[in-house]
Amino acid sequence: MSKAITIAEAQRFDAHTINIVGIPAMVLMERAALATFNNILNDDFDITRVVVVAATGNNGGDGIAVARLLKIRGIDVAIYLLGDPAKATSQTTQQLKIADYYGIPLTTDLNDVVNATLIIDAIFGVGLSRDITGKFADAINAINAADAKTVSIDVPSGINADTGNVMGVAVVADTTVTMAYNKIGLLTTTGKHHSGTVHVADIGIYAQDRVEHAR
Ligand SMILES: NC(=O)C1=CN([C@@H]2O[C@H](COP(=O)(O)OP(=O)(O)OC[C@H]3O[C@@H](n4cnc5c(N)ncnc54)[C@H](O)[C@@H]3O)[C@@H](O)[C@H]2O)[C@H](O)CC1
Ligand SMILES: [K+]
Repeated sequence: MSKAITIAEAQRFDAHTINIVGIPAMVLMERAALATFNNILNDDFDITRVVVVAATGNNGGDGIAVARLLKIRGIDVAIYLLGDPAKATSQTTQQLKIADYYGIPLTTDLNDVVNATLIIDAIFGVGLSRDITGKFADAINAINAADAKTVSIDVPSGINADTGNVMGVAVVADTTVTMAYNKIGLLTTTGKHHSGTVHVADIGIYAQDRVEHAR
């Protein structure tokens, strides 16, 4: 079985890759998006109408970048944005700007989520820190009520990636594309139920430096 890591490890390995190795955070986000995009295209999903449900953390940024990759392929895609864009992380702010350049529509209508043929869940990843309420909970309930298949990015939103517990409400995904390593919470009974098929994507973040291989 492949290695699984905690939230703290995921955050530490990310920070090491960015700050010590020197790979820019935006490059990692683009690799996370490309990995998710390739998994979507290689699977058997109906991509007639795709909706990316994104919040303003970096998990949302991954999803907004996936929306752009789909749009460039001519796929009908919209973004349902949760949270205050003025508070988005710098990478997610940049992804929103790029999405705007490509004319990707933003929707505030949950019916668009319910009527999608494929939903990309980019609400929360390893940054989830409290129970989900309000509009975030409404969006997750709409995702779970939709007939569409759902692909979660990194972690099914609402699942605590350490414990596998549902933080109020959580997406039940068909597929989860998780970055760098699996997360320990996705191996619990509840975590497995919510993640569906898990694909681990190599985005250039490693637990140990691979300098010895590079010499
Ligand atoms: N860091 C990297 O280089 C990479 C990260 N990747 C992806 O980014 C996420 C982790 O991003 P982060 O910004 O740390 O956290 P989240 O996007 O998961 O969410 C944080 C955001 O949400 C707020 N929040 C937390 N809980 C709640 C709640 N219950 N209700 C409302 N809001 C909540 C919190 O305050 C923050 O503002 C990781 O999972 C990857 O998907 C890339 O993969 C590339 C590398
Ligand atoms: K997610």
